[in-house]
Amino acid sequence: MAAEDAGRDAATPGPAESTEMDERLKEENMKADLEASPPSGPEDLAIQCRDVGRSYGKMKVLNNLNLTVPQGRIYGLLGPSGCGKTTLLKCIVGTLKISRGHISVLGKPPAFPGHHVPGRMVGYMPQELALYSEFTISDTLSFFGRIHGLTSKETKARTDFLIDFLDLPQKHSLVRNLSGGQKRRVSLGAALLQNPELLILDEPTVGVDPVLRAKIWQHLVEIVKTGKVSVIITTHYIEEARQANVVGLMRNGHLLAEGTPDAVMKMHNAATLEHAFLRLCETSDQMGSKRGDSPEGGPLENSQSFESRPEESLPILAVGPRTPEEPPKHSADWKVRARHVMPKWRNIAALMIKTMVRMKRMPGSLCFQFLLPVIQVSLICVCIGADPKEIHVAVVNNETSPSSYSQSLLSFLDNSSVVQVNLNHTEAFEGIYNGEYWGVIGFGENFTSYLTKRMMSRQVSREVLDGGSIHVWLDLTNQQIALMLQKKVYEAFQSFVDYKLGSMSYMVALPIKMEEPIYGSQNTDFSTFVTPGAVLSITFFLAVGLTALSFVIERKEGLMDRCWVAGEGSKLHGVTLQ
Ligand SMILES: Nc1ncnc2c1ncn2[C@@H]1O[C@H](COP(=O)(O)OP(=O)(O)OP(=O)(O)O)[C@@H](O)[C@H]1O
Repeated sequence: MAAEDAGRDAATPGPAESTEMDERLKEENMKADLEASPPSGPEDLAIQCRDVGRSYGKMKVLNNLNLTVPQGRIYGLLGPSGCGKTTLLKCIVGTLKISRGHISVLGKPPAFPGHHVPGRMVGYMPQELALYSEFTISDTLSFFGRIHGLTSKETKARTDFLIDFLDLPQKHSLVRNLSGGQKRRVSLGAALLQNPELLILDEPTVGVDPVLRAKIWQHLVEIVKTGKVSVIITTHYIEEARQANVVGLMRNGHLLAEGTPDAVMKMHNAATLEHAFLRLCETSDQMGSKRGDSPEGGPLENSQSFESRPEESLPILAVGPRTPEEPPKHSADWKVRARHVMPKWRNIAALMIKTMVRMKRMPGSLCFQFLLPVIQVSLICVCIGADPKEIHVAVVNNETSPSSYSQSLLSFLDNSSVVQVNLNHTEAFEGIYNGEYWGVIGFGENFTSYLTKRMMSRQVSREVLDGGSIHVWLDLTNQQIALMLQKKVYEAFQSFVDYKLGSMSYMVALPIKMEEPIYGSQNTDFSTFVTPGAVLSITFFLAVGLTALSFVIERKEGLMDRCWVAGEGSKLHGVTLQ
């Protein structure tokens, strides 16, 4: 306790002691650098982040962040909720682009053409479960195995090992039926599957019992022993990070300290990492308040203060002031770049198999996908596909005699589809302008005599021609109805002249004969015309809709990020199937 107090006192100097404190920090940096025995050159580094910045809109989440993960070590990234750990990991695997700075992962920037990060060199376990719930454990591992290009023999061997190691239930158990902890272990298994060179684990031990947690850490310690595998792990259980080789303490989007757990604790005279972290936060707050910053402000406020003095974003402990390094230049020829953007067949196959397996496991959804178009087409046929009926048409008949030709002609109009409304000229046009009627059929007062003259005389005046004609004004905004009305008026006239003139009807009929159609029929109904278009539109929009829905769900559940990382970014991204 006394030691702790002494440490706290040492970490919280008064305003007059600021230069003294800076001096002390410098000294301690040097000491911790020695204890952390940092790697000798960039080739010994698994991850190197320099002055990294990342914002979500106006909110700055990462500020001039510097982090170094040595090759063949476990790096425990610690920090309070919302300090930007997940954002940093996403930048490292290449699912998020940084707005400033430079990141190098296994020698090259993430998503660099030809670099397998994202890809099989990296095993990524996101914070979300990111698992297909309709898959079994075996399906899940086979899916990621296919994407990583493992043979089925290799996948089987790894599946058996991981089921045993992670204490998972039978491999044919459905993911949706597993407990929360079991699901997290399957997710961890998917990250470990291909024996990656770099493991990025975002809170893998959440919801896992202490025995298995210890086993997971033991496994991580084992795999880094070869010196070929590096691990970066975030956790809320600060004390478990003592097993890490290096810890980084993060706060408000930048690293407060980086070094071995022992060095961090020793520097702050703390018995636990948690205490050390607490003191580091206090020190950082005091340094911040001396500069007039609000220590507990949101990420934006703090980030702005750090941004203004890049040297202050350097970790307090291990990494001392460094001269700015030029990021190494990497280049790739056009063939590598072209291969980088081209989708891989194995990824396409993996996605197709995934879609088929999911469909098989979701018979309800499958039925829905097939039945929905049928239901929609049926509804279209029933609701809008039938022939138009009860089309209201205004009739302006200036002939009054019941034996007039106009009355006779109107009696031939198909009353099942056309409803005749007798009106005067003004009412009829008002009605059609108001959208009450689809058309107006007008007859002059001398229609009967003028039509007779037209039929009998060789030559007639313009007035006779006009008065002996049926005048039709149509609302052509609905072409289907307008065409139907035209057809009905022609048919009515033809029936009328057949009735009046019998074999002499050819005298007034149009000299055009519509022969038997080659395809279709004379009286094609509207549903026959509408159905093919409806089927095509529904199929297209259903496919687009379901694919979009699948994208949204996969993105929300973190599956898209995980598949993106596993499938080498754009290669898989470009061909994500629904
Ligand atoms: N897609 C996003 N859009 C906007 N803001 C985001 C987004 N993702 C994260 N943030 C914000 O960025 C900040 C850092 O989030 P991040 O998930 O990186 O924190 P974290 O340290 O991983 O937290 P935890 O330990 O709780 O997972 C938070 O304030 C969060 O609200």
